[in-house]
Amino acid sequence: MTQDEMKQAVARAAVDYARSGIVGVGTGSTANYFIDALAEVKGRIDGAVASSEATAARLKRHGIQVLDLNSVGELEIYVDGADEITEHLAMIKGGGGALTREKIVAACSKQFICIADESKLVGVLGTFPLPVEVIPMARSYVARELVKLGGQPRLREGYTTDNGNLILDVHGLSIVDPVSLETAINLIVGVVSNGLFARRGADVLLLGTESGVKTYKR
Ligand SMILES: O=C(CO)[C@H](O)[C@H](O)COP(=O)(O)O
Repeated sequence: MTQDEMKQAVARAAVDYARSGIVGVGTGSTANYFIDALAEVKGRIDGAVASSEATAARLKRHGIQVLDLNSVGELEIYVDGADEITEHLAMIKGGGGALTREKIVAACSKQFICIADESKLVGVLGTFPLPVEVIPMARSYVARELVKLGGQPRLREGYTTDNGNLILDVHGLSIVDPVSLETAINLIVGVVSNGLFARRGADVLLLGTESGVKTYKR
């Protein structure tokens, strides 16, 4: 089975969790497969909240109504991919740059359903560079502070987030205590958010493997 086939399999499995109401939808290639699968059952949901402009555009192309997060209450589920995830369901996200909106929609959802192919499952987070969204004028200061935390930040060249900010991708971190690091990075002035989803990790992981979809629960 190819990586794309595994992504499609977990995307289809996640649709079973979207039974009614408004669905929070993530960003990336796996989330895109979820949107395509969700479109087939769009009659049973009331719409979606998108974690990026790209996701909103894809939902709309499929005729799924996109709602403003401020006009809806708590969502039942949020479905999104990950760049790395542990068996404890802590994640690195933000490879697609949408980490802040992803974190906001996830925070507003009762259940975070992570969909990923097996290449994303790791023992320790940090091989994938950790994305940090930064207010532009704080870029150099935040980079210096991230070096003090043991990382090597690199500016994502030519990239601006949907919120008009920059991304520093932090290399060289071996993240043994993701909750503490997530908190420490958030405390740096000028950081909007970082791609560690540890304080609020996933509740369910649907992992695509050669032998089918495996389910992990918190
Ligand atoms: O966090 C993300 C975007 O900001 C994505 O969920 C993450 O990058 C995984 O992407 P893909 O499903 O394409 O592998």
